[in-house]
Amino acid sequence: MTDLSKIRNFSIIAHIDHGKSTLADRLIEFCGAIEARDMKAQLLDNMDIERERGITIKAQTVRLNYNAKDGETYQLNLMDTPGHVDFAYEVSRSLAACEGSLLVVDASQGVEAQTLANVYQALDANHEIVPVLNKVDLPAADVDRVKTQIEDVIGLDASDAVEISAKTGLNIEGVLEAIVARLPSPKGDREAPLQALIVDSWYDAYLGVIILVRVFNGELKLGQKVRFMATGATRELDRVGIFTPKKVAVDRLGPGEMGFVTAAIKDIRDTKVGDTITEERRLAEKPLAGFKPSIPVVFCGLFPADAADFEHLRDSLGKLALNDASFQYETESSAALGFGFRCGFLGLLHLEIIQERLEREFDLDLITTAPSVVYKMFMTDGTVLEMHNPADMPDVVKIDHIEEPWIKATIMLPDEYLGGVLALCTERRGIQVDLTYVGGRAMLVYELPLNEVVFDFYDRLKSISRGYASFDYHLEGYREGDLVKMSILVNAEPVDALSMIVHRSQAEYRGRQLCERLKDLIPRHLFKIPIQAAIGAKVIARETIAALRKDVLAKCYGGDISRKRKLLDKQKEGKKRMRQFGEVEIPQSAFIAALKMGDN
Ligand SMILES: Nc1nc2c(ncn2[C@@H]2O[C@H](COP(=O)(O)OP(=O)(O)OP(=O)(O)O)[C@@H](O)[C@H]2O)c(=O)[nH]1
Repeated sequence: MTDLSKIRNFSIIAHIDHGKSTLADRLIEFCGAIEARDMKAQLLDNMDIERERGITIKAQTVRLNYNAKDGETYQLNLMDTPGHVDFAYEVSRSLAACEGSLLVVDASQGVEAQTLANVYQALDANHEIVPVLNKVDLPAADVDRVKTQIEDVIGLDASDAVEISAKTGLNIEGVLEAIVARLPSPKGDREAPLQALIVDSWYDAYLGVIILVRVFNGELKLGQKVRFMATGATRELDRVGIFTPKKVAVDRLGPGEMGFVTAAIKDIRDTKVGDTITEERRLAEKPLAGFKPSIPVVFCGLFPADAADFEHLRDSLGKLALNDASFQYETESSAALGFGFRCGFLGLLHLEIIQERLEREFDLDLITTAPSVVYKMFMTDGTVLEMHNPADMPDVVKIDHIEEPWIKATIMLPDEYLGGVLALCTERRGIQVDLTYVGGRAMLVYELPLNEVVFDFYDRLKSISRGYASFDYHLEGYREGDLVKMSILVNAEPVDALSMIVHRSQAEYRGRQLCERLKDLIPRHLFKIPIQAAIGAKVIARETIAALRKDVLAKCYGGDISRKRKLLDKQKEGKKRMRQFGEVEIPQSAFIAALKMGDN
């Protein structure tokens, strides 16, 4: 049994690419948890896509044993956290399981938007924070400037920041000593009734649902009958273990410790993340303060390109949902695309990752409809509806007003790009809250409607700032907006997959852009095809795809003009008929391409 004073639970927080995973690998290696030859680069990121994209999605934990310079052996529990803004929620739950954080800052880049966002979350969780300056091996590293930045921007004392290179392994021991000396040990009572926090859970084909836990009071033991306080379900624990990072069985987990349990659970929905596990025989009085459930904020339709793949898509979504409780889906049908699913995501990156996994791991060809946020419809009869799909827009005369979600965004960038970024934020209906300069960079705070961000905001921001701007946001709440449904009509038929909710001031611009794109994306037919964007019955933008001309004039080469006219008139009649009966074929790729708005 490890004495509480010899335990340290910590997370590593950082902006993307500042070296969090590399440092985690080094710590694991230094503590000898795994042999160097077993070491795959970036052990903690265990999904292929994560490794390829170099981003961390699922929170993971590792127990390390560290023989400190004071002669004692410490149990260090490292909780990995995802770095991307879409997964801020997963960061907060990882933080709730620890007492301290290592704040990794790239010494050549300095403080970025997500450094700030994560550090504020850690401070909210009452963490003790040790600043770590990474990449000091780089010629561009400027340790003093970044220390000043940490002090000025974040308000943390950086005088004893640990200077390291995770890549070369320089001063990794310095990090471990700082963890032991500067982070607090957990508190807890072994004799008290069991309270263990469910930090995460995922489905494993062999073991069923694996639950990642942090014990606060009491003990988790093999064979123990436990109760999940939120759902009231009871189970017997059939496995208790830790990650080293390999799974290793232990017979119990005491206060302050982290590890995993299994209990023959098939559905991860039965194990609510943030719930408290207690002992059936001796119930805890109350659950631990959990965390708010993650709510999907971006919705879109996913349709199989080949209708015959519908069942396969359903199975695949079911499998993905087993490991990702924040991902939601339900069936949907569209006149243009047939049967598919309406899916909810934490953000755009989450959407992209799911889409990519479906295509890659499940070999599916998909059509994605325009991403949409959740609108609140206040109806004239006093009811409030939540709308996830523009196709469900109620009759406008029954709507009193509509509210849309707003975010507060922090953008950090070198000031030469400020003009362009300010223009982008204004164009997206942004309201400037703050503009300050810190250590040679501008820090912009804006309120923005999420609707304007889900399309291509990141892409635009990146291209305007040549990749130097960093961005982070959180939801602020709902505000009333002058929002309308814009429909797209191709040959007078509404294409529901392309309809979207837009702000009235943006409708014409978006409509025109979409029509122009579709004009290039839909192949010519034998008849003329009008493409229109409309709000209700009012057309706000229009393009026409010219008809393919049969080469009728070739016949009268050199002939007189009246004969030509006659032939052309005849052809026009033929076209009319075709327009009446004909069907326009829209290539699948057009849907996706048309929706990639903005970057012309
Ligand atoms: N030169 C140098 N490069 C480093 C150092 N540490 C990490 N890197 C490199 O920086 C890049 C990003 O490192 P990661 O460890 O993947 O960063 P991360 O913060 O885990 O990124 P996410 O998982 O996406 O949040 C990789 O190419 C690393 O090889 C360092 O000390 N020096």
